[in-house]
Amino acid sequence: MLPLAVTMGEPAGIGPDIALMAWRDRAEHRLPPFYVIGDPELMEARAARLGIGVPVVQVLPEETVETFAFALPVVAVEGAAADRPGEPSPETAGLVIEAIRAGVEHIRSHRARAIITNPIAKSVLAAAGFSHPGHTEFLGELSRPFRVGPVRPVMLIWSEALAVVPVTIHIPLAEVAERLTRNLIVETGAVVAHDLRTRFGIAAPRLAICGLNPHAGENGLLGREDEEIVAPAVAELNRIGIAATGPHPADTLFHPEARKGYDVALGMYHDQVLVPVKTLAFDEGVNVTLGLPFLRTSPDHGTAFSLAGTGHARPSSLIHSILLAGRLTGAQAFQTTMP
Ligand SMILES: NC(=O)C1=CN([C@@H]2O[C@H](COP(=O)(O)OP(=O)(O)OC[C@H]3O[C@@H](n4cnc5c(N)ncnc54)[C@H](O)[C@@H]3O)[C@@H](O)[C@H]2O)C=CC1
Ligand SMILES: NCC(=O)COP(=O)(O)O
Repeated sequence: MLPLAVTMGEPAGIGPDIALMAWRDRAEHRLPPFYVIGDPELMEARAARLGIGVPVVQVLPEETVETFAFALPVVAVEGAAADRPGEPSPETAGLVIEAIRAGVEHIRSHRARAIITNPIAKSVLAAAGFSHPGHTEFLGELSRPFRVGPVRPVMLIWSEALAVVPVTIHIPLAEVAERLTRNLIVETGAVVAHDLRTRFGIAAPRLAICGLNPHAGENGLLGREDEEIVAPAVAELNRIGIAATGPHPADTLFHPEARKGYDVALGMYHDQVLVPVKTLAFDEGVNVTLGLPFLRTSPDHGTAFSLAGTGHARPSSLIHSILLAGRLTGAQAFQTTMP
């Protein structure tokens, strides 16, 4: 049985805490076997700080499944981090990045079935010279060794209540209008429709496309992008056989009645769609990167520095990320007689 690879994430954040808690709660949630990639000493120190009785064992990737029964398996990568919750440092950037790289390599070499990433602090990595604004973009680059041709990584935040995709992702709001194009919307919509069919088993996915402007532009009175960019993109998506509607005014797309009309809402910028999904499903939301030759999931939240090492972080979104990665890759729940 191939395990799931979970990266440790930002060492000063809650990633180590929630990974330990997820292992502690593995039987209750029937989690498939997983292991952490990161610094075993940091994981051990955080477990001791939290006092939650989670044994940590450093292992090789081949030894993770058998270890999962009695301890949290941790595969080491180059680099180390002191246990300083809430005090991030660019000095640990190499370790954080290496863990992501190793997780993808473990999938490529058939040692892991999918990668689940714990949160990184984007500005801390940027201060160390990391050129990607987030995992989503970095994972696109890490897809190259899979030799699958061009990759367009797309961010999906998935929950039972609502699934959303931001068409532009990690860019300043001031740049959204100039970087929004008909092709970007069409290519994103095509990746979404393809992966909802192939990964999520939704035979004919229904896409609702938000307008960019208030009232979707109000016939040009409140901005021209909806008529000139979004509406032609919706027409093109329909022409290529994808059930897309819009541009919809975003302010009325997320109430319960409206949500029955689509499988996923595409927003034109990050907060347009992440605000509603995190409001409705903060503890259940899972970030899934579509368009990759492998599966990546992640909690929908960030590093929550003020909670790191306190025991107050909730592992719920990580647990949903592990369960969804397992479900989408056909993993079996771990069979255990342990409490
Ligand atoms: N996938 C990733 O790597 C992500 C990374 N981030 C990074 O996280 C850092 C902090 O971002 P923020 O905007 O402050 O968002 P955040 O999600 O870390 O925190 C927002 C609020 O939610 C609370 N919170 C978050 N996760 C929680 C949990 N598991 N249990 C209980 N409460 C929780 C925090 O205490 C805070 O009040 C930034 O550097 C950002 O780049 C943010 C989102 C995703
Ligand atoms: N707000 C979600 C987010 O920024 C996650 O980014 P990524 O690291 O998954 O690309």
